Amino acid sequence: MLPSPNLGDKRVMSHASSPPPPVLRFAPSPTGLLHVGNARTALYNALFARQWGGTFILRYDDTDTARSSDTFAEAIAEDVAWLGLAPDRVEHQSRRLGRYDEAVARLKALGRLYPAYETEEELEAKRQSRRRRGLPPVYDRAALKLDAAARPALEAEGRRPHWRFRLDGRQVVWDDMVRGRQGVDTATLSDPVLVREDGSYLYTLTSVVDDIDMSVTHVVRGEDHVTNTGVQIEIIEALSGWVPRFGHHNLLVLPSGEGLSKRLGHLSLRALREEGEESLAVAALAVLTGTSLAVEPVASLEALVARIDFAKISRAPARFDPAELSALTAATLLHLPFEAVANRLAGFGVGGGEGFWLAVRGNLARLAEAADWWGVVEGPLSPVVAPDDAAFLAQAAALLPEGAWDSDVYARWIAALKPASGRAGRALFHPLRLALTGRESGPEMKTLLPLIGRERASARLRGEPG
Ligand SMILES: Nc1ncnc2c1ncn2[C@@H]1O[C@H](COP(=O)(O)OP(=O)(O)OP(=O)(O)O)[C@@H](O)[C@H]1O
Repeated sequence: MLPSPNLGDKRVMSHASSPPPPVLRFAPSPTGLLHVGNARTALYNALFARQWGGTFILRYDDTDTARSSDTFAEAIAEDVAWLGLAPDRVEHQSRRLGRYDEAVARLKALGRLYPAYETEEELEAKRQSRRRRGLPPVYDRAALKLDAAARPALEAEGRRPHWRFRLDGRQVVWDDMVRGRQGVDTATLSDPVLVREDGSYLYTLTSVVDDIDMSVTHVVRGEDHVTNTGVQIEIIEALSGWVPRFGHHNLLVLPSGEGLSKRLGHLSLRALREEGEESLAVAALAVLTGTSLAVEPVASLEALVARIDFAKISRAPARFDPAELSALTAATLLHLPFEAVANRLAGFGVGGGEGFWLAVRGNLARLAEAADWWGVVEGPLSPVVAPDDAAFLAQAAALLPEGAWDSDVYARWIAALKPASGRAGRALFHPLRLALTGRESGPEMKTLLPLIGRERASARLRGEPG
């Protein structure tokens, strides 16, 4: 059953007997290249939306102008497309400042936003003093006690206020789609700053305003946001009559256990793409690792859509192992139909159509290696002919079948060559492979031979480049 909103959007729910199509968003900050952990979040959101015929929004959390850049925003769009996700809608927070102004005015009118004047040094000194006294380092709300005369006096000193949201200080609970019932005691938290001294807005506010405006029904994100959710539910409830559902999935970490960071460029999608990993393998590993489901190759994103089930996500962080990814890339290639790779093969200058693809796909660690095998088929290559095998190979050339070179030409050839040469097993097959492909191993000869063709095969068996 579709996990429905906790309280429900009255606009949507009023006329709906079945749950409305869900609206989900992936909201990265364009401050670095997306990594596989970000991909996990993007995929869970996009594929859940697809599962339920909903909407997937790509939203750039780009209000931090000092750290955000258009270059990173473009890279994110490229990476999201590479994963095979097509957002139904794209939004930029930096273009929505008017909406945040309105929300701030509303919170001020509700008495939920108050100005505070402490500098970062003063706040740090307060935190240290509380720690020394064995108290949690939360903000003491001194600014709430300022009287009417104190604020102008502080401003006369040249201080500009930042604005804090006055938390209710209660147990905020929600039914998390991944973690079950969750509670955050906001009495243990500092009132969050929503507006900086310079008037810019913090993510805690902008994210909530957008989720309300865009009627987001399900907020799916990493468990790094659990505490944030306690705070954000309070803000959502202050601004709106309903709360979306939340789901916090476990985080992906490096094999060493170290966390991933966009800013530090860990396991970036771009680097994995440049290393030749398949996007479907990245998607499969990013979605399936750290769940109770088996990690296995898929031939399309649709196969992953069917597997999206938040209840199957584990609680512990999951290691993302690049070696496992490489193996999954090879296993994925083995499952890909020709249509899925035709354009990319053409881009590598590979011909041969479906027959060539089916012949080589089981022998590739990376798609680009198909071009090497195409070179083997097309030639010219220098055949490897051991002196002891030269006579046998000349005999083999003479026995190459006449007529159509179809799928059983190899079987017909071997059937004639085996009794004529008296050879069997490795002594029969190995010199043929070396002469025809110049390599010790590779795709089955029965699939390669028709592609190599009679003329080239004949030349190579005679030790001539072909
Ligand atoms: N290691 C991770 N595993 C899974 N999800 C993650 C991971 N890191 C971030 N996310 C999720 O990716 C989404 C986008 O996050 P965000 O843009 O803040 O990236 P970040 O990697 O946390 O950023 P930064 O390194 O810039 O602080 C969030 O929903 C966040 O929970």
